[in-house]
Amino acid sequence: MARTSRIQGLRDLPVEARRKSIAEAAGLDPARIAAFDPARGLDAGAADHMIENVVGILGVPLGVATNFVVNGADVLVPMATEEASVVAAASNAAKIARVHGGFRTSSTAPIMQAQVQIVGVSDPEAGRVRLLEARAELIELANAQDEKLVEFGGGVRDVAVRLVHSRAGTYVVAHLQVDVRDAMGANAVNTMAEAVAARAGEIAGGRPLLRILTNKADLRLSRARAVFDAETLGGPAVVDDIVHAAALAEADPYRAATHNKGIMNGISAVVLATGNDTRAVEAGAHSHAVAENGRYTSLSRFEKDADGNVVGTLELPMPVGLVGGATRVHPVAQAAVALLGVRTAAELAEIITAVGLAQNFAAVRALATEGIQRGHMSLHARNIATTVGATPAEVPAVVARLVADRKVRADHAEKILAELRAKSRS
Ligand SMILES: CC(C)(COP(=O)([O-])OP(=O)([O-])OC[C@H]1O[C@@H](n2cnc3c(N)ncnc32)[C@H](O)[C@@H]1OP(=O)([O-])[O-])[C@@H](O)C(=O)NCCC(=O)NCCSC(=O)C[C@@](C)(O)CC(=O)[O-]
Ligand SMILES: NC(=O)C1=CN([C@@H]2O[C@H](COP(=O)(O)OP(=O)(O)OC[C@H]3O[C@@H](n4cnc5c(N)ncnc54)[C@H](OP(=O)(O)O)[C@@H]3O)[C@@H](O)[C@H]2O)C=CC1
Repeated sequence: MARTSRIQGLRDLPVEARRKSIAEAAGLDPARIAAFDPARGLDAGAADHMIENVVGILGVPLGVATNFVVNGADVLVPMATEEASVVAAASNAAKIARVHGGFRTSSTAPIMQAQVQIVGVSDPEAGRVRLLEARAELIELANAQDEKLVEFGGGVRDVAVRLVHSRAGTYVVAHLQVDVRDAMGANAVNTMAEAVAARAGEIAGGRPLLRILTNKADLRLSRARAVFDAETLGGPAVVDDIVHAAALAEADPYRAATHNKGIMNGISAVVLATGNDTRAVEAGAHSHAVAENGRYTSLSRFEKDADGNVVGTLELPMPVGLVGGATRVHPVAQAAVALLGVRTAAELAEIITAVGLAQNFAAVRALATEGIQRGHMSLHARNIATTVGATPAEVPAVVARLVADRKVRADHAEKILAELRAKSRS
C-alpha cells in the first residue's frame, strides 16, 4: 500500500525522477525498487535459469498507474505493457472512482483444481461413486506430496468427480480441489494429480491418462466493485450510454471479445509485472466468460445505481502467486510486489481485479462518449513519431502537430518531421 497514489504531474517527470517520486509516495526505500532501472533488472545469468536456450532479454515498458484506492488504502500499481494509453486509462478511471471511495474487493479461498482423466471405465456412474467413497484415501495420498503446503494451512479441501461424455466415450474425471495458499499452484497440484492417478484408476476401474490442473480456476475467484460518479462523467445521458455499451457486450460475443480484451489490458499488465503466468490468467478469464446459455459474454457488468451513478462489477478467476513461478526469481517482479505492498496472493489477486475493472471502465466510458481515438491516439502519437525517426527532442513537437491536425499517421508524421527539420536549418 502507499502513503498516497495521487501523484499529479508524474507524467511530466523524467523516468529516473518518476522512480524517486513513486518510492517516496509508496513510503519505500528507493533500493526496494532499484531493479526498475533497466541497468539493474533481469540479467542474462538469471534469465538463463528461468527458461531454456536464453540468448537475450526482451524489455517491456513498466509504468505505474496512480490514483488507485482499494479497500480504503492507496495503491500504486506497476503495469508492464507495450500498449499506449493503458496506464493513463487505468489511472484516469481510478481517479474517477476515488470520488466514491475507490474499489472494494473480495475473493474466495485460493482453490486450484487438478484433473485426473480415467479412460475405459465400463460402469462410469459406479466408478464415480467408488472414487467419492475413497475421498479420504485420495486426499491423504495427495497431501503427502507437499507436507510444507499443508503446514502453511494449504492442501486438498475436497475431491469432485465428473462424467464427461465425448465422441470417444465417457471419461470419469476426478478433480482434486487444493488450497494452494500464496502460490499460483500449478506445479503443486500437478504433482498431487500425478501421485494419485494410478490409485484413482484402480478404484474407478479404468486407465488413468491426463493428470494436470485446469486453468478454468472457477473456485479461485476475485471480485472488484466501484461507483463512478455521474456528475464527473458528464451527467445521466453518459451514464445511460455506458450502460448501453455494457449491455451490448453482455449480449454480443463480438463486442464481448473486445470488452474483455480491454479488461485484460489492465489485468495482464499487472500479472506480467509481478512475474505471474499471463496465459494461465487469460485462459481462466475467457473460460469464465460464459453466459447461462453457453454463449461467450462480457466478464464485467455496469449498471445505474439508485443514485444515478454507474456501478461496475467484475468477478473472475485470478490464479496468481507471491511464491513460486518467476515471482521470487525475477528482480523486477520482486520490486513490483514491493511497490504494491501486498502480503498475500489474495491481496495481489484483488488489486489486479480492481485494475481490470478500472481499465474496462475507462475504455467503455471513452467509447460511449468521444470515442477511443482522441485519448488513445494522442498517446500513441509518441510511438508514431519515434517510428518515423524523430529524436527524443523532436517527439513533443511532432506529437503536438499530429494531435492538432487530428491525423495520427506515420506518413503525416514524416511530413511534419521534414518541415520541422527544414525550419530548424533555415
Ligand atoms: C487517455 C485518457 C486517460 C486521456 O483522458 P483525458 O481526460 O484527456 O486526460 P486528463 O489530462 O484529463 O487526465 C485525466 C487523468 O488521466 C490520467 N492521464 C491522462 N493522461 C495521462 C498520461 N499521459 N500519462 C499518465 N496518466 C495520464 C491521469 O491520472 C489524469 O489525472 P491526474 O492523475 O493527472 O490528475 C482518456 O481518454 C482515456 O481514459 N481513454 C481511454 C483509453 C483506453 O482505454 N486505452 C486503453 C487501450 S485501448 C483498449 O482498451 C481496447 C478497447 C478500447 O478496444 C477496449 C474496448 O473496446 O472496450
Ligand atoms: N497450465 C498452467 O497454468 C501451468 C502453469 N505452470 C507454471 O507453474 C508455476 C506456478 O506453479 P506453483 O506451484 O505456484 O510454483 P512453485 O512450485 O514454484 O511454487 C509453489 C511452491 O511454493 C512453496 N511455498 C512456499 N511458501 C508458500 C506459501 N506461502 N504458499 C504456498 N506455497 C508456498 C511450496 O513448495 P514447498 O511446499 O515444496 O515449499 C509450493 O508448492 C508458474 O510458473 C506457471 O507458469 C506449470 C504447468 C502448467
